[in-house]
Amino acid sequence: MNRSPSYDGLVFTISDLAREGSAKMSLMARDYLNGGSMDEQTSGDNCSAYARYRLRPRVMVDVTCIDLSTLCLSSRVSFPCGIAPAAGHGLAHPDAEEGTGRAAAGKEVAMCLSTWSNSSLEAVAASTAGRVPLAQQLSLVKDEDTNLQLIRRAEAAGYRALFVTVDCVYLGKRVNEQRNGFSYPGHLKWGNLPHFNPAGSLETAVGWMEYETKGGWETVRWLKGVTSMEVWLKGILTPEDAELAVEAGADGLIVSNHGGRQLDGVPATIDCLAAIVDAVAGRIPVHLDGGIRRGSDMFKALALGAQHVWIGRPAVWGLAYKGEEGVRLALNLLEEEFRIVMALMGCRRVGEIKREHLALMGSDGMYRTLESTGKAKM
Ligand SMILES: Cc1cc2nc3c(=O)[nH]c(=O)nc-3n(C[C@H](O)[C@H](O)[C@H](O)COP(=O)(O)O)c2cc1C
Ligand SMILES: CC(C)CC(=O)C(=O)O
Repeated sequence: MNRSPSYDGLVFTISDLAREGSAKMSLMARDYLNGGSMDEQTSGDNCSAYARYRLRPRVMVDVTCIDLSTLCLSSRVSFPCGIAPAAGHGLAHPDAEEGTGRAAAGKEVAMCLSTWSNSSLEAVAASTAGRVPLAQQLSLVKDEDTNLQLIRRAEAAGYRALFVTVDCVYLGKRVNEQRNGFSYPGHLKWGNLPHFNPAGSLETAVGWMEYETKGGWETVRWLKGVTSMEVWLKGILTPEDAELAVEAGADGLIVSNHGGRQLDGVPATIDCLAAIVDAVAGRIPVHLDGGIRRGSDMFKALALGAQHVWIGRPAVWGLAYKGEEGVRLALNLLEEEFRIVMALMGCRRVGEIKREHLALMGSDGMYRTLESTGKAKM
């Protein structure tokens, strides 16, 4: 049976939410939150790539009972879509990440908080009242004490995992931000880094960041040694790096290109996924973010082997549109669409979604199952 979200007459899809949420933001905030880097090839492809994969439904299956729930960070969540870390929710709404946290708790989905959030990690943990698994995104900054303090605070507040971002050693060239002279409004704070002042360009923030790239994969081993939280890597795009991440002891991977905001020209995340899943071969969980705008996009990512997906911009659009209620609307829309796709695909549980449920368009315009294109072995 379909369970419809309470439509408000204006927003029926995430694309409607993008339009309505964006209309509520200043040009500077909108361009920052919505934009990608350089020519925005990757941020556009992240979304359009899903259409290259088509669905192969199985019929005559009894789908009267469908269970969308799954595990994320060892906890049961209502459906396999969580909220990705995005800096500066305060640009979208005064409730900032606490509004997002309340919506995540209400919907029983996982949330990952950005290092560069406006609400503090403690306030976000309180907003979810321990009802959902939380991860803390970690941007390693120059100062080791700052990193350690953030890790200790996240542990104390009950966060389960660190999502260490590995694709942001330099800030991608974001032309909109340069054109608009983007800077954080003075009234917003970095909730997790109270001694840093957010006012100023993003380059200033990244200047503090200056990742410990010289540590390379040893950084993962170091983090594993200093925290009891799981250590996940966010921003893996190749099977080679996936293999190194497993060898270094990572507890999980997020196939991500930072929403196309970092290196423009990398493939859509959905196109990178199968090869990484095959390389990891079940040793650790693989998740995906980037361009998820429909329940069918979620289904396709799960069919290619992701166990769970994350949304960045759709949550921010929801927050800009109506605060907590808007984020809940974003999640309701995706949940409703995912349920319909599951039913029409003949899947009763998330575990029944398989690669055989997809076909890929070849250069001759014909659709073939993934095995016959070799895509699964990319
Ligand atoms: C406004 C904005 C800020 C972001 N800030 C961060 C961040 O602080 N740390 C991080 O690891 N990723 C950050 N991301 C990337 C997201 O975590 C995620 O990878 C991306 O948004 C997924 O793509 P989607 O927006 O198409 O869902 C940000 C994304 C956006 C849109
Ligand atoms: C402060 C920034 C580095 C946050 C970020 O990751 C982004 O804007 O994509």
